[in-house]
Amino acid sequence: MDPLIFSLYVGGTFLGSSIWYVVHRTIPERIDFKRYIITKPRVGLIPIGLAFAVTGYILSGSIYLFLGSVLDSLIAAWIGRVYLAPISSLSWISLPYLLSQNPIRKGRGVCVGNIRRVLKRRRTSLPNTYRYEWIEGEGNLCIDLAERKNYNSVVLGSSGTGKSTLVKKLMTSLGLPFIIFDLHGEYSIPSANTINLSETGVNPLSLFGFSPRDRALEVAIALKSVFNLGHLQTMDFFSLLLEAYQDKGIYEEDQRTWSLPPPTFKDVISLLQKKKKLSIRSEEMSRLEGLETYLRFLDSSVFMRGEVDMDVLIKGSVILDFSGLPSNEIKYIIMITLLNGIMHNMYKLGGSGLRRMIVIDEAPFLVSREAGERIAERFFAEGRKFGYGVVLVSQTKDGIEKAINNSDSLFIFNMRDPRELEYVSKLLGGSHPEAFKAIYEMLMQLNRGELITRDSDTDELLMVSLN
Ligand SMILES: Nc1ncnc2c1ncn2[C@@H]1O[C@H](COP(=O)(O)OP(=O)(O)OP(=O)(O)O)[C@@H](O)[C@H]1O
Repeated sequence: MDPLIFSLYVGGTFLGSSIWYVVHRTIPERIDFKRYIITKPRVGLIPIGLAFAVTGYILSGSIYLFLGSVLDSLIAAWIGRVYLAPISSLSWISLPYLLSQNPIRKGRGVCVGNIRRVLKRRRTSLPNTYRYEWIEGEGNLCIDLAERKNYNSVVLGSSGTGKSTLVKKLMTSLGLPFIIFDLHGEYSIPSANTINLSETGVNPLSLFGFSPRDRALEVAIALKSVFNLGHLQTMDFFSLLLEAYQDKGIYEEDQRTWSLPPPTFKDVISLLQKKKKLSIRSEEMSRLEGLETYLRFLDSSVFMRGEVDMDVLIKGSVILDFSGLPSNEIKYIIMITLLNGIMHNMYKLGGSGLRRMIVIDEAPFLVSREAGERIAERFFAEGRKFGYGVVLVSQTKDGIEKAINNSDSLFIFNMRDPRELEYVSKLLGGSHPEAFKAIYEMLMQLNRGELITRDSDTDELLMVSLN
């Protein structure tokens, strides 16, 4: 190689790197070539860059400078910013600068917001020290749930920060049927069918295709969760429910009987009263009376007002409005019942590929108690196999830490509680104190409709504003 050209190359690269360092006071940690693979080039920019390259060649007559300019033009096209195209005339001098730029993302899947900032790790001039800074970002945040390791997501943020807005955007754009468990009646999506659960009942003792033993156990655990029962009372409920199924001719061993009409809580109370009449020991009597108190509490007319049409629930897009139900205990039992019905259908239909979304708003209400935790864990663990994606929405991490660790997508809105801020900053920033600080500060500054999430392609943290 011509020594003059070689020194131009070395000098140019040095000059370009120095300009970068003077501007940013840090050194880019590495050139991430993966981002060029995941980014679509803006082909229209190539001729503009090449025009500058040719002009440079005509003026300098150097093929090496020309090659540097061609390389610059291609990189500028991949970065996708028009104002970078003329820079290619600087050939090798501008190469380090161009390599340090963030390409505009290709955006696969459903685009829900604009990328405002990207968290970058930079090496400082001191050995083994890094600085984290939020640099300007460009492009759309697009989510391709189908491509992810699992289809589970968690949306966290204080009240009124934009969580349900994101969920609505996702649900309406994914083009998949969805079920939203809406505790406060906040969701309204024109394309979805809203079921007001205070008008349409559900029988918690429906089998949904499960065996009477499985259902009796699930319901007993739900009652345990709701009323904080001890083991003994839970087992008593289990036996009583099993007996109530048998009273209706539904037997564990005979699967044909599983489709018979199930008992209701009223039937269980009648059974209990019969048992009370037969009981001779006062200890047994007081145990049965204890159970009766709970059953009477649950013997709400809500459970009697017909049945949610499982077909509608399974096939279409549905918002389940829990806001009109009289107590949290009844809400909880209906929630568990419907989730069991959905789960049964999931097992029955099988299948693969993302085909249905379930959104649980105010997720700690469900998962902070045993019955809800069990069913949420099953959906989280097995959902992908059956094409079900679960979105948990919460104002707090409390009670859903396990789900956060097991979900592939996290969307974090502004959080006010320092404890929450600390948890999330540690979760996203790892052990590096500088990363922790950068994330903590950004989380506090987020406005309504702004969130932080991890780019599934580059693993970078992005600050995004919903569009
Ligand atoms: N990007 C945005 N720009 C402007 N306003 C927004 C944006 N995103 C959401 N909002 C508005 O902020 C308000 C609260 O949003 P949203 O209901 O989504 O919050 P939330 O986190 O779900 O609240 P909560 O926890 O109380 O249910 C709504 O009125 C919504 O229209």
